[in-house]
Amino acid sequence: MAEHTTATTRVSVLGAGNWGTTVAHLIGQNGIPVTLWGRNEESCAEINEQRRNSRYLKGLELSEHITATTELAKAVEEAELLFLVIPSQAFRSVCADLGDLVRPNQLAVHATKGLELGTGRRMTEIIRAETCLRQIGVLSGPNIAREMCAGKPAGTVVASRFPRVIEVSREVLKSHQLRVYGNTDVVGVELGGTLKNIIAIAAGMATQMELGENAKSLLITRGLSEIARLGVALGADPMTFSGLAGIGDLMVTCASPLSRNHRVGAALARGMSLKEAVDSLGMVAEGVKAAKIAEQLTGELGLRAPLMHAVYRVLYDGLTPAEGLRELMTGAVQEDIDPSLTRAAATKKR
Ligand SMILES: NC(=O)c1ccc[n+]([C@@H]2O[C@H](COP(=O)([O-])OP(=O)(O)OC[C@H]3O[C@@H](n4cnc5c(N)ncnc54)[C@H](O)[C@@H]3O)[C@@H](O)[C@H]2O)c1
Ligand SMILES: O=P(O)(O)OC[C@H](O)CO
Repeated sequence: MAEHTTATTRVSVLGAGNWGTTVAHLIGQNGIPVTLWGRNEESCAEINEQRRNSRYLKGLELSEHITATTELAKAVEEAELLFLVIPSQAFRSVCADLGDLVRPNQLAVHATKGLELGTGRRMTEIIRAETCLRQIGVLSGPNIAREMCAGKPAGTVVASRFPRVIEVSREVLKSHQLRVYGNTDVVGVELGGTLKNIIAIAAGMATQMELGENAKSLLITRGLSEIARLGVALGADPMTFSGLAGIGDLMVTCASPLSRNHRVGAALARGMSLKEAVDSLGMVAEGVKAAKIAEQLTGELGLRAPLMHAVYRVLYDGLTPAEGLRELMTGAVQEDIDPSLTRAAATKKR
């Protein structure tokens, strides 16, 4: 591949929802031409002609450097760097379509915060299984799309085993508005972004139930402990969860009413059914499926995860949020710092 400079890197973003559109906008704001692939003709025309994506980012103006298209081949063929921003349950089918279109020398970074239902696979595993792309990574962190598209400052993480993937992604994304940190722990960054969504659903319930800030802090801290315990059991570096893609992302999604997962939790605590809550949202809330996957994984691995289990029971087992809270407050109390995490951190240090 030719030597990259920011201005010459050819970038495409696949997925034109909240986050895909925002990622394209952030790159376009740097003066870099960027192709955005979406399925919806009308939405692509609106982006190209009016610089808006009113379904997902109402009232915000998009960069003039974005060209939206519904033709996947066109979006992929010229790109040196691809961002895949497709909801986790549709991710494999898009990767399968990419199979014949991509080349091994292209760089690919996904920004999806979920696991595949049924297989528990991470998105980097799906990219590897379905395509010839090998120089891959993940973009994750405390990144509420609407805030970032509106120009507010933020930090994010690109994780990859390939320094070039981190470097080129940072070059196209970084700006006075966005700090881009690197990490080599792909598993930890993928799992931090995925599992925090389950805890954010609980936080939405806590907000709606007016449980107060102490309860929110308890939730975030014990939630982080569960995320790290499951993450480490699946191969993550425990230290990753103290970074932006761990505690950073958990904090914003638990605090912000803009978080869709948070909103689903609040809707459930208002008495809506899960179907009503998801339908009224009209966007993806990855924690709904992630709770199911985490329930299965923690069961198989014999791990304690009472918070995630309570969210699962509220979503799928008919437990009310109030009953879930009662169960959590009366369950067995463990060590403040999980000894298995202390051991894992010490092993990594050696
Ligand atoms: N919105 C955020 O603030 C944010 C931030 C960071 C990460 N993420 C993650 O990014 C991913 C996408 O989230 P989003 O907010 O953009 O979702 P969204 O609900 O706003 O949009 C989803 C998009 O995916 C498209 N899509 C769905 N199925 C598809 C398919 N089979 N083929 C092609 N396109 C398909 C939809 O048409 C839509 O454009 C999620 O995993 C989410 O967790 C979101
Ligand atoms: O709106 P959510 O709940 O999908 O969260 C968006 C981002 O993941 C926050 O970092």
